[in-house]
Amino acid sequence: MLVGRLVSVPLHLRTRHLSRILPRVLSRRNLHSEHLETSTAIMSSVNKTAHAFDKTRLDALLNRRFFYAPAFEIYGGVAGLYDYGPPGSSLQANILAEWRRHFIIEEAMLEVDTTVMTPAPVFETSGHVARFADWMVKDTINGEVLRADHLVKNVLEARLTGDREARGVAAAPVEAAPADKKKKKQVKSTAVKLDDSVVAEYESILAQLDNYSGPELGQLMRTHTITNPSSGNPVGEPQLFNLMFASSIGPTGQHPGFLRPETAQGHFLNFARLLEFNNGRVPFASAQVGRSFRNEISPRAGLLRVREFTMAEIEHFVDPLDKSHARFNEVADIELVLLDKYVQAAGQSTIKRMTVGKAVQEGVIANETLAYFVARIYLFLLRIGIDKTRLRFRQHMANEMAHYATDCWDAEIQNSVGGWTECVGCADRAAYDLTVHANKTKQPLVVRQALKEPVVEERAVAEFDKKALGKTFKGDAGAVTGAVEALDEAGLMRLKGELEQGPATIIADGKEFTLQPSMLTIERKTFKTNIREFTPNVIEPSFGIGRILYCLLEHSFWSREQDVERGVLSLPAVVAPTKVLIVPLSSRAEFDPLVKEVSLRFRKAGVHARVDDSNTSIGKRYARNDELGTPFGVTLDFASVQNRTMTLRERDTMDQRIGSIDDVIATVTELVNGNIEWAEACERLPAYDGVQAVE
Ligand SMILES: Nc1ncnc2c1ncn2[C@@H]1O[C@H](COP(=O)(O)OP(=O)(O)OP(=O)(O)O)[C@@H](O)[C@H]1O
Repeated sequence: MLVGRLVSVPLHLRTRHLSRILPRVLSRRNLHSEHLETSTAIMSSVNKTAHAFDKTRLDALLNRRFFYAPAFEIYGGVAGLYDYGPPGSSLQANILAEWRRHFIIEEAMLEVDTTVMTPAPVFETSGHVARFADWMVKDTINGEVLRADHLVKNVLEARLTGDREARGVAAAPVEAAPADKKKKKQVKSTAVKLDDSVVAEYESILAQLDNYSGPELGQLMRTHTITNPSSGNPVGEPQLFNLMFASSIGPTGQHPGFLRPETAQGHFLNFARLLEFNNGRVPFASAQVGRSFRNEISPRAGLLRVREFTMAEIEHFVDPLDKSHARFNEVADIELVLLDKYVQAAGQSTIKRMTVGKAVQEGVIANETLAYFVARIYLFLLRIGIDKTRLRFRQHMANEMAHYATDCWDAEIQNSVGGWTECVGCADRAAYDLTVHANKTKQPLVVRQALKEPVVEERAVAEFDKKALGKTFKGDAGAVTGAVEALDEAGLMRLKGELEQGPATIIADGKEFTLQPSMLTIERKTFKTNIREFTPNVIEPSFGIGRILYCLLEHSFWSREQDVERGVLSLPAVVAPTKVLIVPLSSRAEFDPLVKEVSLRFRKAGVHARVDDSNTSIGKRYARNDELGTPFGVTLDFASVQNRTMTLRERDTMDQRIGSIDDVIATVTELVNGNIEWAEACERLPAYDGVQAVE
């Protein structure tokens, strides 16, 4: 779809709250106090919403504070591989902790931890060996490799930008990450006006880009004269490239394996054990956090497209005849921004705002369970700090979706690198995965449910003359009977009809076999059963943690001042790497016991606190921690030593309060645990005016 180019400024910066506290703060005297930041600084924080998002500044901050950096940098780096430093690792760990709380604990899911290295037959059965691939094209002269759909997207978007420039319509620029700038071959736009019909055609192509096959992408490139932007050379025909990293297990080289490209198969292969663990009942969900690997063709989008990343995946197993959800009413009134398949098919990107309840009622989202998870994903993303106005759910179009899936929605988060980017996929995968693994391994991956009333049913069954089959097919006899038994009712009746006419053929293990009428009989028989046996359907929410983390950093970033570099990451306390900064005003020995005590008490309360006892000014220490997203700071000064009082500073507003050490620790603990908001903290603790009362 047409990628949104609007660069917005964080809207969740508590400006509402700021306007309430500002007059009070500014009316105070004693603003010259050493550890009260200046009124100008406070004023500038009000102006923060006026500053446009500056990606270069954000990247400099992330690099300076070592949130993450290219892996193997001193060896020249490898595209698509990144290492996380201390704040990045903590931020990721906190996002995952909240994910575990929000999903695994609250939904009573069963957590698993399955292996990354996977034997090849698993991915042959799942379809990944044949189909987990992207289309790539090669520059016919210099051999450079490009991902075909990305090439079309970049070139057409650049032409549309050029058209807007020629028409004098401003579009906000989207900048590349500095780390990627030297590698990234940005497609330059030239101000050339296009015909209205061409603009409409480009927009329509972009709106359904995920929908094109390789040959169709090749045709698009020829029709629209798309060449390699960096060289101007023509590109060849799109070729499929499998994204899995191949390996081999053991020293013989005879057991091929792959690094998994998603964690899902590990859940499916353990289904029988998980079902037993859950007392044989569905619905239930398994959940897993782990690394996945994809050999992306040209990863040039920072954390958004990497070759090794952390995923958090849920497989919710549900009765195919009952996809209602027990907690649906809790989310039914949540309003979501939806971009459905009909709108996209029409080449538009008009959004719908709709409650989750209405979306199910009107058939926009296929069923309650899928919609429930879409809503829970939404709540999770808001809770960790994703900007609500830059989050939407896009439905997959029919061709984009795996053939077995019934419905699929992506949580897309807008950012300056990739526009609207899929960060979470949520699909109803029907019974595909369990069925293919059960067929391959002959292990029953089914639910057996006791029925209150026995059910009488008539169905076709095949009975074989095993001796005759063995004589004719020898070692293949098992595969032949298996292939017949795998036929559904209609297939069996068709085979019966064919055998009544003479010999019939059947495909087993990719080979064709001729069945003689004497080898088997197919009859309809009556069965009475007290057990219902079925393969559950799977609803799969699949989260890419790196993409979410990067978007969160963008949505949280702003600058307090234009000229001086004073970046702030307004990360919510729940995910902030450090929750409280402890700032002793002096390095004198008499401060030590108090600093130790406060630090220990925070840590005992489960609040991640760090002491900054460096020699720099208090302003600099706070500025450094604003960049790290630390939401609260407590200052210990001479009055603290005498009176056991402490000041508390809030990062976004720089508002300062004062209270006894006990009260401040208790208040911060509640703030960090999300039990109270800053406004409540302000009711508990009086504003600090720069003079500590000495009793
Ligand atoms: N190369 C990657 N780098 C970082 N995250 C990724 C990558 N590929 C997938 N993800 C994350 O894993 C999630 C689930 O994977 P899924 O297979 O649905 O992605 P996908 O449809 O292949 O993504 P895309 O079309 O962008 O390549 C995605 O929503 C995304 O957050």
